[in-house]
Amino acid sequence: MLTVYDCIVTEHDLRLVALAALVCALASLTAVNLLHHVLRLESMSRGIWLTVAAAATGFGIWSTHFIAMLAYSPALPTAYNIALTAISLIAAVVLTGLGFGIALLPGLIASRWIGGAAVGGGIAVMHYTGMAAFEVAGTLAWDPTMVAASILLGGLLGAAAVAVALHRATLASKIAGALLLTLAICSHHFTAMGAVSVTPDPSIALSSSAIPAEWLALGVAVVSLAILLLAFMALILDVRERRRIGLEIQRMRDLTDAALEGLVLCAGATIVTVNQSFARLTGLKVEQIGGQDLAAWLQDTQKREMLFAVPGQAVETELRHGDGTLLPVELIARPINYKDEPHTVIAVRDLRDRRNAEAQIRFLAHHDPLTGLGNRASFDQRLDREISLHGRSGRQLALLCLDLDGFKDVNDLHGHAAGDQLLKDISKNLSTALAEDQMIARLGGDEFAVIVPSITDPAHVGQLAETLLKSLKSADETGIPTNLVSVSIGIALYPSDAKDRTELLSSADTALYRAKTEGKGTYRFFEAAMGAQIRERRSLEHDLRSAIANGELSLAYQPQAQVDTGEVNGFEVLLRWNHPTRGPVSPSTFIPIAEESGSILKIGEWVMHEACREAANWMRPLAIAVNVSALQLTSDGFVEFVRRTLEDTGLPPERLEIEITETALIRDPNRALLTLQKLKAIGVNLAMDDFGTGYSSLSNLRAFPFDKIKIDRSFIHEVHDNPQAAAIVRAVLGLGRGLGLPVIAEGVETSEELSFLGSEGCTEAQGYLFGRPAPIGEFVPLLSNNVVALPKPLLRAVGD
Ligand SMILES: Nc1nc2c(ncn2[C@@H]2O[C@H](COP(=O)(O)O[C@H]3[C@@H](O)[C@H](n4cnc5c(=O)[nH]c(N)nc54)O[C@@H]3COP(=O)(O)O)[C@@H](O)[C@H]2O)c(=O)[nH]1
Repeated sequence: MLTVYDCIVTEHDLRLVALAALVCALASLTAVNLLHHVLRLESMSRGIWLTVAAAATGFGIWSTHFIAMLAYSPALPTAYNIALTAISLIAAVVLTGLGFGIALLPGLIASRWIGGAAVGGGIAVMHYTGMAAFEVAGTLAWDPTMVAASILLGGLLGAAAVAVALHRATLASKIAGALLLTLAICSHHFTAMGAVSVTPDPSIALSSSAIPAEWLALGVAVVSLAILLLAFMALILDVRERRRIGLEIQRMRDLTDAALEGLVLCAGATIVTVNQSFARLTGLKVEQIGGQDLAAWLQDTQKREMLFAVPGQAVETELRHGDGTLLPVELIARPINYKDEPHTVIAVRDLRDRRNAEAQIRFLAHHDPLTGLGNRASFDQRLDREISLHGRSGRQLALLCLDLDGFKDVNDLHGHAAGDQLLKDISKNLSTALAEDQMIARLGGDEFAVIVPSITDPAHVGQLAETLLKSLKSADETGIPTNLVSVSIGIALYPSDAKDRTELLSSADTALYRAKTEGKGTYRFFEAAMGAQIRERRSLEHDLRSAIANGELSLAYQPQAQVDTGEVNGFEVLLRWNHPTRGPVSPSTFIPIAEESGSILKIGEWVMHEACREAANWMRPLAIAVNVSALQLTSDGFVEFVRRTLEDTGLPPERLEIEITETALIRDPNRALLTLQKLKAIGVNLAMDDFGTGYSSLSNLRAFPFDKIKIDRSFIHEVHDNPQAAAIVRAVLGLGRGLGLPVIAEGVETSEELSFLGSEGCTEAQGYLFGRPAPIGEFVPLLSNNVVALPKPLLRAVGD
């Protein structure tokens, strides 16, 4: 060691030694950078850049050697053999190239160390060939130990230099590798120079072909310049590479930030970085999360272990949000190499939407999507459960079947959106009226059902039904008139009314049917007798559908006459049904069924058409009064149908009188008014039927464009027995006079009733006294001549 130190300090020009070390370091750094460039290349251009790297290193070793030789001053004349000097340069380039080639060989164990040792060998070959080129006026003596030490140093440090330089692509690794290579070259050189001693011998002459040391300086300068050029090239490559890596990292970051999934890069259990999506999931900024322990966000230790234990396997767990709440997430971990270090990247998928969708699907399986109430499936399940529980306990349960009355009209008149809103409001109000243990479900359309699981007294169920009926009255947030919709309720009890679910439903349904037919907006308990009645009703409903086609319907005509003269003004048309097996069925029985089932629309059209056709053929222009139900009045295209019928049959509009009950107006007053106004516009007359039985509202008489009032027959019967009935008849007649509307009394059966009406100023009447409803053939004389409908003596009695 001391010999080497002495050699450097005493035998060398230290400035040139420093220059040699600088050139050596520059060449080493260039070589390491170029080697890394080679590593990144495809095999095609690898050879070229490997040669450039070998040249940079070989030139560096050579220049270092010869600058150091210039620094060496044995105080004797020196020169250099041209051929050997050139060979030393070639040897340096070829052997370092060979060493680098070995170091980059894939699949060779310890290739970098072996390659590095070969580079060390190249340093030694260059040095000793260079020394062989050294001519001096003296003899050289070599210390074999120092020679061996120099070769060993060059080999070992060269191996370490290449291994360290190629270990990682980091700056530190590159600098460490370059320093070791510099050390390998310099330590080898100066140890080898320490091994040599020169004994002056004036007899030895320098060969004439040898290059003088000054010339060598020129050669060294040229080679050093080449190294500088290569270094500059390597620097450009390095800068470009760094920029490329920077861009690549930015692109990767942009890409990961664009990903919907959260991404977490971990070194062990420590978070290195995360993407924006993950930061969003935690509610923090990206830079706040880096450096933290993964356990801070994924608190379930077992799930964390599972995640790392099986890469690629999805693990569902919870992620802690910055505010402490837990989010359901799915994690998948994969090992990756980041900055030459093994890392783990964890993909984090937010499961909230999926969980919500799953919850939604579960909800929809058991609930009605519009109202949020239980659906039929959950209702059936609950009812079965309650029935099985009650079978054992012996207590009673109640089932209430609810059906909205007039809901179809809401949809028709106000649109389906309003219908939907109404259903939601009604559902809310019905639910609010129930106790916690009771269940309401929407079974479909406008049908609902309520289970009352435990009852001690059926009267309580009646009270509940009342509450439900009342709750509906507040369901008018949609702006739909409250009187347009009501609810009918059928109640059945288990086990008294049924032995199982199906029968219980059927019993409640039967009771519901009864509630609907007995006025709607009410409730009925199931009674055993109801079943037969309802079957009967359904059978009629069924037969009625084919009654027109089967020719079972016919029209009866009843005269309407002047009270004072008995002269016939016209006829009221009354429908008759001759059932093939039952015989004549009363209109009071089948008309409500036809209205309930909707078949009144077709039947009503048939009546109107037949009546107009018939009346159009009469010789005298008598009026024809046709009853029109509420459903017909509010049906689409009714006015157009009437206009077309008049046109088709040729009946002048003023001869047609349409009779409408007050209740038909009340269902939807606005629509009814519009229809009546249109009917009036085409010239049809309008009569308010059954006045006195319904609302008997003066405002209705004023609001709607009626031409006539018909006093209901129930008052006429009683005018002599019931002073109140007589007072009502008088009042209606007074009302008619006040409003300028003629009044017709119906159901006049006796001459006394007729006298009373005459004395009270009633001008027109209808009833058995004038003629029972009968086929038009029976009234032929009335149709052709100006014949009165009453015998003369009777009329005289009226006159008296
Ligand atoms: N929408 C339609 N409704 C119709 C049609 N045809 C009849 N009806 C309605 O059915 C109800 C019962 O009718 P009906 O059994 O025919 O009874 C009518 C007359 O027969 C009866 N009447 C007439 N005079 C007397 C009498 O002196 N005494 C007595 N006890 N009954 C008598 O009154 C009924 C006529 O009523 P009104 O229509 O109110 O004038 C009935 O409500 C009919 O409206 C139809 O085609 N469409």
